[in-house]
Amino acid sequence: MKIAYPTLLFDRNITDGRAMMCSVLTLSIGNNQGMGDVEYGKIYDIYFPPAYLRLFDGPNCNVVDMWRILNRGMGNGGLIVGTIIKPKLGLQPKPFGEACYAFWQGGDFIKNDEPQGNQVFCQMNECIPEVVKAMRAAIKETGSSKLFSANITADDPNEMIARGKYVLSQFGPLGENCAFLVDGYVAGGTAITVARRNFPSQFLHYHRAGHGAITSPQTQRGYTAFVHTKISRVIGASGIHTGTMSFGKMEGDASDKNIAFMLQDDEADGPYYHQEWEGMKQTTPIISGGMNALRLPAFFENLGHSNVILTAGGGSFGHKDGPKPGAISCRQGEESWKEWKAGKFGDVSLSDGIIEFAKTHEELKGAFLTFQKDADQIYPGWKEKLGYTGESSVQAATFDWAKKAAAN
Ligand SMILES: O=C(COP(=O)(O)O)[C@H](O)[C@H](O)COP(=O)(O)O
Ligand SMILES: [Mg+2]
Repeated sequence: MKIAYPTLLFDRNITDGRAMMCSVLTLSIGNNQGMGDVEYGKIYDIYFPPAYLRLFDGPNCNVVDMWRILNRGMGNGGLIVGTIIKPKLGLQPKPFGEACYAFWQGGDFIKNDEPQGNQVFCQMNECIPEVVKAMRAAIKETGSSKLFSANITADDPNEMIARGKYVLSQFGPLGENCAFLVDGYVAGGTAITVARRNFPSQFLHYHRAGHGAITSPQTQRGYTAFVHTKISRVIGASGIHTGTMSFGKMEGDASDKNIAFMLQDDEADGPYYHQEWEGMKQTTPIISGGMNALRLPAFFENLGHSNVILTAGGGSFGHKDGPKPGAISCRQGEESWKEWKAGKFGDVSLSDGIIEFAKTHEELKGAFLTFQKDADQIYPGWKEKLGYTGESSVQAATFDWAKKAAAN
C-alpha cells in the first residue's frame, strides 16, 4: 500500500517556519502502528518532495570535513579507520586515555561506546581531559591529525548542550577534531536536532542502538533500516551506522548497499521511490559491528567504494599484536582491496589477492592469525598460502607474540 500525505498537514516550527520530522512521523508512523486490526504494517520506503525536503536542516558536516582535517583533500579521501573503546564496564579515565593513545598510533578515529559518556566510575570531566591529552600526544608523535566522537546523548536537551559545551571547552583549538555521538533511536530525532542546531560545526555521529526492535526483518511492524537511515540524512546526521551489509556480526544483507547509496548520492533509488536530494549534503555510512581487516575487502567490493567510516572494536583491540597493528591491518584491508582492483596481483580471486598482499604486510598477516575463524571462512587455504605448514606452525606464530608481549 502507498500512502500520500499533503505536506501541508505537517506542523512547522513557530520559531523559523521550518519543517519538523516528529510531525511527519506522528502521522506516517503514528497510530497506524497500534491498530488492533492491522496484521502486518511495515514501512519499506518514504519519499520527500524536494521542495518540502529543503525545509529540513540536512547535514552540515560529514566525512568530507574529516578528510580535510586528516589532510586527505576534499574529494575521495577513502576509509576513516576507527575504533570503539571497550570494555564499557569498569574502564576508568586513565586507561581510557591510554587506550586512545595506543589506537591513534595507527588509526584515525575513536568513538565512545554508546553506553559510555559519564559513568560514575569514568566521569566526563576526568575522562575527556585524558582523551585530549592522548590526542595531542598522538598528533605530535605521528604527525597526523586524529578524531574523537564524544557521547553527548541525554534525556534532557540542556544536559546534551552542557556536555557538548564542556567537551568543546576541553578540546579547545582541537574542537574540529571532535564529533558528537547521539544515540538517535533511543533518544529520538529531537536529540539529533538538538545537536544539529546547537553544534552545527561538529560532526554529528548518529548511533542507532535499539533500532533492531523495529527494523529487524523479524518484526511485522515498524520500518526498515533503510527508512530509519534515510530519515537521518533529512534531519542532519553527519554519519550514521549502517551495519555491515552481512559482512559483520549484526543483522544485514548485501543489498543494504542501497542504504549507503541513499545516504551519499544526490539522487538514488529506494525500494519503491526515487529520491532527489537536490544538493543536500551526504550522510556518511559508519560500518561497524564485528568488523576486522579480513572482512573489509569483500565489503568494499560489494559497496563499490571505501569512502566510509569504520569503527572496529574487537577488530582493532582484538588484533593479536595490539591496537596499533590492529588499526594498520584495517587500513591494509582497504589498500589490499584497491591493489587487487587495480590488477596488481594479476587475474586472481579477491581472496587470493588479499593473501598475496598479506605476505608482505605484517599487520594484515597478523589479522589472519588473530581472526582464524573468519580467515577459514573467507580465505580458504590461507594457512598453506601464507606459508604455515600445519596447525602447530600457526600456533607457533601466535605464541611467539604472546611471549614477546609477556616479556614487555
Ligand atoms: O560497539 C559496537 C560494535 O563493536 P565491535 O566492533 O567490537 O563489534 C557498535 O555499537 C555496533 O556496531 C552497533 O551496531 P550497528 O553499527 O549495526 O548499529
Ligand atoms: Mg557499541
